[in-house]
Order: sequence, then C-alpha cells, then structure tokens
Amino acid sequence: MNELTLIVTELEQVFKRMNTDKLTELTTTLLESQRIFVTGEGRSGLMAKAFAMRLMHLGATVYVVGETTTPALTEADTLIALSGSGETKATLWAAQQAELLGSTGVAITANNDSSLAKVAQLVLHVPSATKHRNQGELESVQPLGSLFDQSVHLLLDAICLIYANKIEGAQEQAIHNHSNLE
Ligand SMILES: O=C([C@H](O)CO)[C@H](O)[C@H](O)COP(=O)(O)O
Repeated sequence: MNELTLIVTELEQVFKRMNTDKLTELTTTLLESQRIFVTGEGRSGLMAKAFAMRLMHLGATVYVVGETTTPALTEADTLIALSGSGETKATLWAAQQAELLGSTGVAITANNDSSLAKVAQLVLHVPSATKHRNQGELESVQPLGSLFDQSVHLLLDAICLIYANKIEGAQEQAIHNHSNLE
C-alpha cells in the first residue's frame, strides 16, 4: 500500500466508527447561533481557522478566538473548541469560559472522557489517533496528530456541506463573500 492509500484507509477507519448524526446536530446548532467562535491550539487551531473561513464564505458571522478583531463571547453565541487530547489548557479554558458565560459549547475531540468533552454541551467525538497515542485510540502510521487533523478537516467540510444545502444560493453567497483583495 502506498502512503496515500494508507492515509485514506486510516480515515475510513475513523469515519466508520463515528456517529454521523452528530454532524447534522452540530450544523443545526450553528444555524441557530447568532455568532460562531472557534478555538484550538497548534494544528487543531489551523483546522479551526479553515472551518471559520468556510463558514464566513457561507454567510455566518464567525470569529477566531485570540484574533485582534474578535469581540466578547455572549450567551447567544456558540464556541467550537477543537482539541485531539481534549486537555490543552488554552482550549479548555476558553470552553470553561463559554460555560460560565452561558454560551453553547461544542467540543471536537478524540477523547470522549477529556476535560473538554465534560465541559461541552455537544461533543463531536472523532475516534482517531492523537499525538499522545493513548490506550484505546485507533492506530496510525502517521506522526503526531495528523490523523485527527485530517479527520477533523473532512468532518468540518461535511458540516459546511450540510450547512450550504440548508441555505438559498450557497455557491453565489460564497462567491460574493470570497476575498476580492487577493
Ligand atoms: O499542533 C499540534 C500537534 O500535535 C503538534 O504537531 C496540536 O494540534 C496541538 O498541540 C494541540 O493539541 P490538541 O489540543 O490535543 O489537539
């Protein structure tokens, strides 16, 4: 098997083990939310930013935690926290703040028993390998949390597709909102 086939096979193993109803549930939460905030550290943060950009194209009001123009979180908002381990301090702290503020907290994590999963109202469990290679995690030939990052990226794209299918003229909207300064 070549490397590309290995990666695709690993991704299939993750998706086979997932509860895909959660994707629709999460999309409904996003559509009902006034504003969407995303957070995550390192590679998880990069996946969060990619998701934020796609949602912006689809017309959502979306912010990345920690960016200069990100306003205060309120109870009308949803915070999506991405963390393979579910224990990264900055991500967990933001999720705890969301709980205190009465916002809707969503965790996307490989660890259903993590502190992040416990604090969130909605958990999207991604049963992949993480950088820690904890007991019970799927095996992966890829280093660190690559399998988690890839899985999350595709899952979030599936959510964008469900989201797009629920709004009128999604493609036109996305073209309209796409940067014209590049
Ligand atoms: O950047 C990351 C990677 O493992 C290093 O290559 C992680 O995304 C970052 O460390 C955050 O970890 P998690 O919160 O457990 O996703």
